[in-house]
Amino acid sequence: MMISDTLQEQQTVQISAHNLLMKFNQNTLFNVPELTFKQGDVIYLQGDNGSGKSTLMKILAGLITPTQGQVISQGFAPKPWWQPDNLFGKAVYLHQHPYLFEGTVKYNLTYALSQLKIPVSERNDRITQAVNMAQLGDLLNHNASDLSGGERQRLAIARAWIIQPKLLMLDEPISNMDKQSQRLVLAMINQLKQDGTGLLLSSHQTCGLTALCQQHWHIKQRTIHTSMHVPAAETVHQTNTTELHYGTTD
Ligand SMILES: Nc1ncnc2c1ncn2[C@@H]1O[C@H](COP(=O)(O)OP(=O)(O)OP(=O)(O)O)[C@@H](O)[C@H]1O
Repeated sequence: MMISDTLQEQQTVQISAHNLLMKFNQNTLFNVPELTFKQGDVIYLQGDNGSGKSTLMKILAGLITPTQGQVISQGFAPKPWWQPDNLFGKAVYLHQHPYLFEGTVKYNLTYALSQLKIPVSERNDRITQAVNMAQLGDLLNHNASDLSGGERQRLAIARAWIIQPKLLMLDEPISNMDKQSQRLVLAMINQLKQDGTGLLLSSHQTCGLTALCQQHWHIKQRTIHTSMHVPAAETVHQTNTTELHYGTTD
């Protein structure tokens, strides 16, 4: 497998895969000729448990190498000469049980932004907005390791929103969450969509996420079927997208 990057600034960024084959121990997980994930896409990635959703996201994030095929990034700014310019870090992958830094919720939010060169006032505005959106205000001084699963996920998505990745992959972002946390996370995802972030959202079943998506990738029969038609949510509590916008989470 060869990973190469075509680096030209000011383009729409994208990650594309060609002739992708993924096997574990001789078992083919999926085999797909072409896939493209680009800025502005909002893709619902569906598949049964064990079909390979997380594996596909990790491949597109440069975290694992496929058995065969090429994964190519385009449009990203060139890295300085001393940093390896590979796929890693271009499309951000957020695990269902996200990694958080040791320290407080506030530290997790501010550390992400301290790595970016933006004015302090803008930095503070962004943190305030993220805290409000994720309703983390009462938890700012709590240790991140003490948070519940839903709170951790809210913090991880708020942190991702702060650093504004161009491509973001969220693995089962609302599973095992109560309705209030689901509503907050869906509102944050909707905000990322409004900001033009490319989103790849996995779920093994249709749910409130479906209402946000414009494309459908379905892993079945060891391939990935792509379509512009997104299946309607199965649940009776189908989420109305107008309720998802930041600020309407009561
Ligand atoms: N490193 C690995 N070595 C061997 N098998 C693996 C490895 N990683 C994943 N698998 C297997 O590949 C299959 C797909 O796993 P993956 O986590 O990508 O599925 P998924 O669609 O995300 O599942 P779920 O909906 O349950 O989260 C599973 O059968 C898993 O056991």
